Amino acid sequence: MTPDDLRDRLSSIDDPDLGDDVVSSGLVREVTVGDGTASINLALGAVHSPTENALAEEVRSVVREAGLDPDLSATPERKPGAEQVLPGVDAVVAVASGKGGVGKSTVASNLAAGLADRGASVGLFDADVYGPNAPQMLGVEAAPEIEDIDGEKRLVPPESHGVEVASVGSLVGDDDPVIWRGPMAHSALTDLFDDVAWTGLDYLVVDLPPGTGDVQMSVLQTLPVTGALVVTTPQAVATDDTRRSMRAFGEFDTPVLGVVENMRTFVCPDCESAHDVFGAGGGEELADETGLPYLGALPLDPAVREGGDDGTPLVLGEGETAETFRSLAGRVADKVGLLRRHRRMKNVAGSEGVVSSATHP
Ligand SMILES: Nc1ncnc2c1ncn2[C@@H]1O[C@H](COP(=O)(O)OP(=O)(O)OP(=O)(O)O)[C@@H](O)[C@H]1O
Repeated sequence: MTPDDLRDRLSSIDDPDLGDDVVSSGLVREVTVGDGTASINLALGAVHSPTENALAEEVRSVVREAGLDPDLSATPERKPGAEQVLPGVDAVVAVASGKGGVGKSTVASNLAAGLADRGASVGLFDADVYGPNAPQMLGVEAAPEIEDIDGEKRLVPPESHGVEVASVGSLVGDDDPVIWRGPMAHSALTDLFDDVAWTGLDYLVVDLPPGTGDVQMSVLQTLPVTGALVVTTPQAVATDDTRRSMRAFGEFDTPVLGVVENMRTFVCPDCESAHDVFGAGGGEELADETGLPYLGALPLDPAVREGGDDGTPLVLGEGETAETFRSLAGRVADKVGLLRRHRRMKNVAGSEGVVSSATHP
């Protein structure tokens, strides 16, 4: 069995999202065969993405059918220059909203804990200068330790539920709101990003402040944001603001991974009847209208608020709502992976002069 024979066999596997097989789309990078083992490097984009795990499993079974032992490795197609800005951080997911109070920090903390629960190394940076409460939602009370690392003073973030957590709140205190304006905000945030010593992360979740102010712009300018997750509640006042804030992502070429509709349905615990307190479907319509993926609806459930107040995100708990948060974490990982596989496909097509037919994830 030569590497080319194996590539032929692997081309029977279709990427479920890109509309092409894994060889033509460039997902299969190097293939070497020796001593009964096939070593294959794949351009998989996201650790613990259910779709990519399934793809890797298909590759393994084709290799086994060919009478070889599979040895897979993965190198994602990253944004150019990303490694220089945040070394050791693989993907940055910014959680945004057009309006305050729609549950952005709740989604960010559950997403971070949910990804960690899937086995990923995860950090959460709370950049919400107006209400840095994501650490509390993750049960973090300790401030970061200052340690001397390679001759530099660095901030070592505390960990909770498997998530390393750093926050503008604990780092600068709440006594100087002026720095969060204009160029000051930019330099303060840039310094903070440089100072935090993450231990090597698969995902860094960034909780942005609501709206489109200086801090959001700085994050998009400074960090290699892989994609943004947009949280909205269903009613028109929220979706209108969300639509406006999405334009900002376009200006910084930041892909939007998808729209999440929070606080959609409340199921009465006494009579089990369902109520759409803030309306229904606004997030779905917004996604339809903008052509972005709709990542689903999260119910209005007191257990979500209790989890946030107790510092144990509901995603780690039991029940239907917890399951919805868990599958959201999987879908976000899937979107990160798809974005990178798509980038790989475009690069492969570009270098070979082939026109790609893939769509935005
Ligand atoms: N699906 C939900 N069901 C019940 N309560 C929720 C839900 N989502 C969020 N909450 C609660 O609503 C409140 C506001 O949520 P959160 O702080 O996450 O919003 P935010 O959009 O981050 O607000 P901010 O404007 O401070 O950035 C919190 O008390 C939270 O526990």
